[in-house]
Amino acid sequence: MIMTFYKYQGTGNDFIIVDNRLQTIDKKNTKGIKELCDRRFGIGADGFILLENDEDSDFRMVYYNADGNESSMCGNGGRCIVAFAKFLGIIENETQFNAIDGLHNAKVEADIVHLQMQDVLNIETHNNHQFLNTGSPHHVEMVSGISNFEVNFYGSKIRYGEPYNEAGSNVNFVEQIDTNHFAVRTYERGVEDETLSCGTGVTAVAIAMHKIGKTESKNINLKTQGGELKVTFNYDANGYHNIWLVGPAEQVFKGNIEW
Ligand SMILES: N[C@@H](CCC[C@H](N)C(=O)O)C(=O)O
Repeated sequence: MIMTFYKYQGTGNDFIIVDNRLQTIDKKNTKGIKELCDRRFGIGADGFILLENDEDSDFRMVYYNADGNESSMCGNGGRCIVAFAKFLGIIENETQFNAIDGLHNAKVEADIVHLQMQDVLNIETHNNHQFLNTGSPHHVEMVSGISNFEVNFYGSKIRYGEPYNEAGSNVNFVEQIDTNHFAVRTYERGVEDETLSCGTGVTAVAIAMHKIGKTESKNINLKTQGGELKVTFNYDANGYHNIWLVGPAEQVFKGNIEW
């Protein structure tokens, strides 16, 4: 079968996106999805995303990591699929769509996509790290000298170590730049590598930094290897609500591939 695909990127986190409203894609083809994401033998991407019809909202997002397995929520992928839905004419500038972690509101302003994330009510604070779920699980750890930090070495050790083990966690290393500005580098589970940016990761970092008192701001800028993102939220005794991840999403190219 010839499959038409679109390549998108959001702050350098890149995805192959396919319109699967006609249900033509074999969703159990783990090996095939992994091959498509391979940067030498395939198209190359951090993840593979299907846009499907949904009974309760404008569309459904189905997300696979580069290893070919379906995974939990992808924030940058969520921003990219909103731009794709607008490109296809499914939505105008505002939408509500379904993903594995539930309904998400989003809006588009030029090339900037605002994506509402699920509320975060539980944050584990440990001596040198925090753990929280922003749609995907995230370990957050502050480091010094982040630009020279060995993200893959330490990230993979933490991701496969106790208490995460095989199921794993994404691992974010953070350094404060200013009162409300943090540099972040992320080792992503399922890609098993550092990616240039992680949307659920920077969301976790913003909330964790507020929770441990590194910032009082509820409007936080995150510098990733692939560009700048913003996270805003409200906070009360129960936790973090009305969380928005904001940043660019761009279509890079379109192609056809035998699959
Ligand atoms: N790149 C994503 C996160 C994708 C999911 C993650 N790799 C996992 O399996 O937990 C993002 O932008 O949030």
